[in-house]
Amino acid sequence: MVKVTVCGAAGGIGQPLSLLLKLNPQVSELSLFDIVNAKGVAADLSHINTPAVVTGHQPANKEDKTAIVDALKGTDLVIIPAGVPRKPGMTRADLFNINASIIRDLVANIGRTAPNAAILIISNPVNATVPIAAEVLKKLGVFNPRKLFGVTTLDSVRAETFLGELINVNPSSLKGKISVIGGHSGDTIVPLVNVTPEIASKVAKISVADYEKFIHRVQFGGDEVVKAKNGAGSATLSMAYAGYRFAEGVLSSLAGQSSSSAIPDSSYIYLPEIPGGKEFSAKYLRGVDFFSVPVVLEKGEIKSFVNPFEKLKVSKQEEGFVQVALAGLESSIAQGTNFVAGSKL
Ligand SMILES: NC(=O)C1=CN([C@@H]2O[C@H](COP(=O)(O)OP(=O)(O)OC[C@H]3O[C@@H](n4cnc5c(N)ncnc54)[C@H](O)[C@@H]3O)[C@@H](O)[C@H]2O)C=CC1
Ligand SMILES: O=C([O-])CC(=O)C(=O)O
Repeated sequence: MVKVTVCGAAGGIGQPLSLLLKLNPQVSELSLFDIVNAKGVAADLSHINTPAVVTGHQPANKEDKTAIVDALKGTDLVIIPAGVPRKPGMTRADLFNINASIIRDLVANIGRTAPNAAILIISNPVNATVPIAAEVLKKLGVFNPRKLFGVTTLDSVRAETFLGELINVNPSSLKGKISVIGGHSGDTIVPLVNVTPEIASKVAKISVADYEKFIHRVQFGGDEVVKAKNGAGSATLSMAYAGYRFAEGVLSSLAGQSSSSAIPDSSYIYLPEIPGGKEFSAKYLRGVDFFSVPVVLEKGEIKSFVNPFEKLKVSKQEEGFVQVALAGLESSIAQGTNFVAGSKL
């Protein structure tokens, strides 16, 4: 019996993500929360002939606190794609003003109603919204760093797709053979492509210009979609796929299965309280606390992480990318942490 709650379930990501979750046989209850149309989406999905029972929860007005509590009660996994997406000309950081308080309030509700749930945060700017979630849970005295995940899987999905095109291999075969670490925006995103000898030998044959284009495309892939949608939002379908891929890993780990990939998917996590995380951060990350690294899951939580610098053959150039990423992450983390320090929960 697994209950999954999607907060922001009626949105561009929320709807296709909920569809994919409805198809997962492990899910016994799919609880959909949104401030609009959650009941409509739930009614629609409930006609699909899979076992998951779908419930829709939508506050009747701004004062109504029962809908969110009903949505979260007894849940094992909460996935959050709630908030506003970018329009052309905006950076993810520009979303902070609106999305920070949405994440703060949703996570406070999770901390009070479902403190043992695993939490997957999709809402941008992920580099700051995950620190917000951690601070809120700390303030409430229920923070379990093994169960808080910033969803950066879309960066891996893009890296696999774009590198597959470049070295002419089926992109699906690249899952678990390359890795993306760092954060989730622009130059905080660091693709690692020399992890396996087989792929590294193919990468060695591409030109410097093509490699640089590839890195830029993974780092700024989100902009491509924002531009193409021309005011109608950002990536939703590829994000729903990516979010589902990560959620499926969490669900299978709850069922006792381990990842079949050589390198598991990365997630943006709080390192200091994960075994070896504090030392890793001090040695390689100038003490930065949040960073996306491949995570090994067990029973719905982080069992351990893969140290890319020891296990994934990070090139000198990639080490340089990490140094650039750290500067961006430091300021986003501080912004998220300070926001909660100055907030009343
Ligand atoms: N982590 C990642 O890789 C990615 C993250 N995103 C982010 O995901 C977020 C959502 O994007 P879209 O689905 O395209 O946006 P959208 O606007 O289509 O959907 C957002 C949904 O959140 C709901 N919402 C707003 N406030 C809420 C609250 N307090 N509680 C519950 N629901 C609430 C809205 O009613 C709407 O249905 C954005 O912040 C976007 O930047 C988007 C793509 C990739
Ligand atoms: O670019 C955006 O704003 C949405 C996003 O995070 C992505 O597509 O990676």
